Amino acid sequence: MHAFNLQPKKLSLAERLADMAVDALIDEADLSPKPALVDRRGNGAHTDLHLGLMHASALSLWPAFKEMADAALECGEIGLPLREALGRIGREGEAAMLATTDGVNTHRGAIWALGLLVAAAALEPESSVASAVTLRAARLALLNDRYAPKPFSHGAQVAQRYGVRGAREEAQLAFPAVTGLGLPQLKRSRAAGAGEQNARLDALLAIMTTLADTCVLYRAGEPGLQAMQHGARAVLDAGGSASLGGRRQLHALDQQLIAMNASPGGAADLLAACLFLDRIERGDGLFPGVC
Ligand SMILES: CC(C)(COP(=O)(O)OP(=O)(O)OC[C@H]1O[C@@H](n2cnc3c(N)ncnc32)[C@H](O[C@H]2O[C@H](COP(=O)(O)OP(=O)(O)OP(=O)(O)O)[C@@H](O)[C@H]2O)[C@@H]1O)[C@@H](O)C(=O)NCCC(=O)NCCS
Ligand SMILES: Nc1ncnc2[nH]cnc12
Repeated sequence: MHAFNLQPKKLSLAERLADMAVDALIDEADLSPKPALVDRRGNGAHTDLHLGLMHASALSLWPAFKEMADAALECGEIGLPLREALGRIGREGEAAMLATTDGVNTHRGAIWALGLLVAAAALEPESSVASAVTLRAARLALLNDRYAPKPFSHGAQVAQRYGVRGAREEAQLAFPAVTGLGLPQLKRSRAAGAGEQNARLDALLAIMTTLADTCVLYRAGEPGLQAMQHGARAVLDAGGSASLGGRRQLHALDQQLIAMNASPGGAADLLAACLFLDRIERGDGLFPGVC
């Protein structure tokens, strides 16, 4: 007889997916040096955020992600019942996040993106190629949740003012910034020999080259968005974050965005989505040990 049971606990699929979503959020937060975002070095352009808060926020979302995956498994198909269950769980997740952070918005966009992707992955775990998962997520995002409050959010305000796509449309289009830019760049940089942290930084920068990040637009208008997109392009054109030239450009971009108060929080969320999809696609633990 043993004092402790040393057998690893068998995790359900929903628990594995929730683990992977939280891991992706923590990996995103820890990745350094990210331009004007919270990372291991500091708070970037933020006065109300820090790394500990990002970690606490990520961990507070585990029950919501698990519940979203369970809802997908229970419903078994894309339709209004699942969409509305996800909306309810997402709003509860936001409430848990705000209770943890004392009212600071750390991961609103990430709950939306990762919530849809977790549910989409749970619906068909054997179909885990990123393009298939994002397409299922898009079909969910296109359904109209009758209980969603009418948005007067920062994102809705700037999307209307500047005529850009926000977080909702990014999901409805099957996450083009992730599948068309972030993930391919992640793979290219790895293949070119960049270390994992630099490959992830390059993926973030690739997302930043074209994203209409509504956080940046709200905080710094069109000049902020242009600085973000052009600066990210300049880092990649100089050889990416693994090169000396790229690092110099990255440092300049960090300084410039901080001076403009232009935090690319939407791009950070989409990097987390990219890391989640990368893990799913590589089959990192979606099936082993699942009961
Ligand atoms: C559909 C929703 C995502 C709501 O979207 P909407 O655009 O109406 O609302 P926002 O409140 O602005 O939230 C969108 C967040 O998405 C991120 N984001 C921004 N641009 C994009 C983009 N182009 N593509 C994808 N994602 C994008 C961004 O989130 C990050 O930034 C936040 C921090 O920003 P910060 O400036 O510090 O904070 P603010 O609160 O804006 O201002 P201050 O603090 O300065 O005062 C941080 O959250 C990051 O995550 C945008 O903030 C969706 O939320 C929704 O409908 N939810 C309802 C529930 C639901 O249906 N859930 C479904 C579950 S799957
Ligand atoms: N690392 C980060 N810094 C600031 N805002 C964020 N939103 C999501 N991740 C973020």
